[in-house]
Amino acid sequence: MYHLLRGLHEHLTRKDEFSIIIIGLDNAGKTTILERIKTLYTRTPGLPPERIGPTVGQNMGKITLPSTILQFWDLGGQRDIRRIWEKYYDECHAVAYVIDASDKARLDEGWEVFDTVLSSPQILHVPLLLLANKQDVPDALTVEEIRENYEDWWQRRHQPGAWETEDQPERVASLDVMGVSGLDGTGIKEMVDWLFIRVQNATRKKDQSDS
Ligand SMILES: Nc1nc2c(ncn2[C@@H]2O[C@H](COP(=O)(O)OP(=O)(O)OP(=O)(O)O)[C@@H](O)[C@H]2O)c(=O)[nH]1
Ligand SMILES: [Mg+2]
Repeated sequence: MYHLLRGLHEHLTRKDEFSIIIIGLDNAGKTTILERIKTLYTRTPGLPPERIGPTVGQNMGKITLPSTILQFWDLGGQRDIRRIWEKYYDECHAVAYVIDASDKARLDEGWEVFDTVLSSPQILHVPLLLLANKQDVPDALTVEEIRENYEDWWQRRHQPGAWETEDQPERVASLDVMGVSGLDGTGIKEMVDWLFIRVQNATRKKDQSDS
């Protein structure tokens, strides 16, 4: 009887765990976003922005939501560190790609790297969210402007029909873009909600196709 009840209790309180990677160029604001998530969702506040330095390697933060644990992996964005990203692709359930919407000089570089991420086969069917960070900066590009800028870049960069995978055009057209500020917290809850819903939907779809 005890075992039965314990089994039932474990079943009812079981939490699914999902891993989400946060990637993007150096200085995009990934760690600031992660620390803001920690402050909003855990009892231990995240580091204040002035104590955050460039990430050499990775940072991890775990938050508990109803029946779900989200594990965020913030990966360093400096050029030489980017090659570690793909080691996380096989195990991740969602990808958040961060763009510094206030740094117009580095947008093209950000899209180059984003393009490589989009064409990685391991994450082709993984939920992907584009975050236009630093929305607190007065002349930062809005979500709409970021989307247009990416589409312009795409036209300039690619010949018509030169998609690297069949799913790529659909993926770009249906790309979700969200405006956030790791600094003042704007949009961070919406970001977490989006990821929470999308990882669960993706699991359900997978369960259905497995059965
Ligand atoms: N104004 C503003 N500044 C921000 C925001 N997010 C981050 N920053 C600043 O941008 C700089 C880089 O932030 P980080 O969070 O260290 O950037 P990162 O993407 O983790 O960089 P790497 O670890 O090198 O890949 C810091 O000076 C932050 O204070 C934001 O939302 N608004
Ligand atoms: Mg960092």
